[in-house]
Amino acid sequence: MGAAMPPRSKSPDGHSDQLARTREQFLTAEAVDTNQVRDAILASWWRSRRWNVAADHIDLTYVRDPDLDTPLTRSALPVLRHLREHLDGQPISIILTDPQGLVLTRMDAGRDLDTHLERVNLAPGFSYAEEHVGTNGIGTALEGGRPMHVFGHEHYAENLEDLACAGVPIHHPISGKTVGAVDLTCWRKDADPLLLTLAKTTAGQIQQALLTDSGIRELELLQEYLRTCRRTAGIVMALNNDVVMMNDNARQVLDPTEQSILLAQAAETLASRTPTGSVVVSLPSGARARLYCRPVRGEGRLAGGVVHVKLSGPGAASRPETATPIRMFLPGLVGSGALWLRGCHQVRAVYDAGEWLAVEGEPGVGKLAVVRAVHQHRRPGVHFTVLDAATAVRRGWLADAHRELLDDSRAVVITHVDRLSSGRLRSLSRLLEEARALPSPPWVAVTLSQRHDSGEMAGLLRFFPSTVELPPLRHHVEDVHALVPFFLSRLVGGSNLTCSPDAMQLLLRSSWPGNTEQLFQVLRRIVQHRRAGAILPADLPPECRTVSRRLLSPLEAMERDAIVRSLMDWDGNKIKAASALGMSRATIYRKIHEYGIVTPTT
Ligand SMILES: Nc1ncnc2c1ncn2[C@@H]1O[C@H](COP(=O)(O)OP(=O)(O)OP(=O)(O)O)[C@@H](O)[C@H]1O
Repeated sequence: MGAAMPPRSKSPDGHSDQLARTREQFLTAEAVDTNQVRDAILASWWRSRRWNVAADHIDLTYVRDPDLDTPLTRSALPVLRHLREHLDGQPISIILTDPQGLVLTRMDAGRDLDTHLERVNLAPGFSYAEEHVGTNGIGTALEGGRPMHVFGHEHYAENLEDLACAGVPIHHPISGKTVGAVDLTCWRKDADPLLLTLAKTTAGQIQQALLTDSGIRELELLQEYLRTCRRTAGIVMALNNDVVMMNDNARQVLDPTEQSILLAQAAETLASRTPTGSVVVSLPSGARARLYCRPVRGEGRLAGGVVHVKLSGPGAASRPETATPIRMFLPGLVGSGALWLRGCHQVRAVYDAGEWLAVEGEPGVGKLAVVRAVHQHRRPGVHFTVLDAATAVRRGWLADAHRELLDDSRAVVITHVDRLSSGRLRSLSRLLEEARALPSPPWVAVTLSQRHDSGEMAGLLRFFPSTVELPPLRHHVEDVHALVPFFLSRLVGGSNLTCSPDAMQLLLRSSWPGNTEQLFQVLRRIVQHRRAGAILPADLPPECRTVSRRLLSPLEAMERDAIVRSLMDWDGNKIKAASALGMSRATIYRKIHEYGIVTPTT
């Protein structure tokens, strides 16, 4: 890398004395000259302070052994190894993290830099999330959802002041979700703006590799589907989370309601622990359908399933007692709670009417999932694009939105519109105005978690005649029964992993402030250490042992986790757990109550 950048007024190079003084003033709660520090960094300092991050030392707890057998690592590692070769021994560390900032891998960058990075725990198994380390290239990029370089004294923790890092979030090319981050770290003296460009290019290459890998799995599904169509004259369908295929027979023989019932049942069966064999479903017409579901694997993982259906007449005498109740009607979604189904029906009705739609609900409730499922169900062959407004600060976002809304796509979902600045909201409204006036306008939906009352937001929502509200998971918590096997299948494919009744009880009693996404993330963490057999209560993370309805601050969450761990270590004995934590008996009782902790013996 080339020479350090010359200092400017809002110093981006992080080594000016002025910036060091500004940082110190901030840490001692003195007034800060905002001209001396970039806005994004100042905002991150404020967040770091709210997280109560220590500025004078870094002492992270080891989180866990990173799982290097994930779609992200499989796609990213070859790209990173290639970059390593390309850098030809330069002291630049290449780091890959998961979406929470947990370092998955760090490639050698020379002894001095490696030793320093070990000292500051920038190593596999430690989390560089902003909430743990404060302002840094990884955590701050993930927090802001956009590329970020952090130089020298811009770091919140002083042990990082000799470093410069450029972090870029990696988004999944199909779902748009953040799946991790790539970070390039070097000595501050070697810092160069090109570091960020290089990190962005690398993230782009990883996204491309992810796309190719997902494409291979979908190809396996298509080939198996075509093979089954050739072998059978009957009804054949194939599906996974993103794709639904149906042969002519299915379209002609089944009406749309029956198609959706069978697809829903097929998705549920494939998600269950016994996806092979047959299942019988009673259709509203009185006919019975026997589904033969076969999972399809691609690249060693579940790519979806192919289903062959046989119908029998309504008069058939022996209606099997094992007929499975129908619990969902949209492909790729499970759940039968009344509030949840009502939301799904409403989304489908608005979609069928061709009206543009706003979907509102707490983070992680499944807003995007429902819109995607309805679209795939109704117009499976039609292109579906997701634009994440949380990344709208990046350059080129509006150009992408322009292209998708006005040139390319037939169905566009813009997620997290509540995160748009007033200016971006106005620009988007202008684009929607244009899109709506097209001779054949796209179908557009937006999702939001919090409606703020700004004029700009009202201006945007004018384009969406209906808003459907999806319920938080705690309001249809019974659906955890169906979600757990569904997610486990998504996570571990064909291996035989179930949830024990005791663990299920705890999952049902949790309050899930992060909703369905939180449940998914909890299971994702569990399958990293348990891939077969039954999930037991002891496998569940502390957050599942609380029935508190309140969102805890990070500090409170840490305290809660420590108490749960201690209680587990002492078999639920509160007195021993309290003494191990140096807490009084009264305090532990109060905290157990306050945090709604479900003790291991209950
Ligand atoms: N009923 C369901 N059945 C199966 N999967 C679901 C269901 N609801 C949500 N999911 C899954 O849960 C995760 C979160 O859903 P999604 O991303 O749609 O939530 P969201 O409300 O759009 O979140 P956010 O606003 O935070 O982006 C996804 O992996 C999604 O596939």
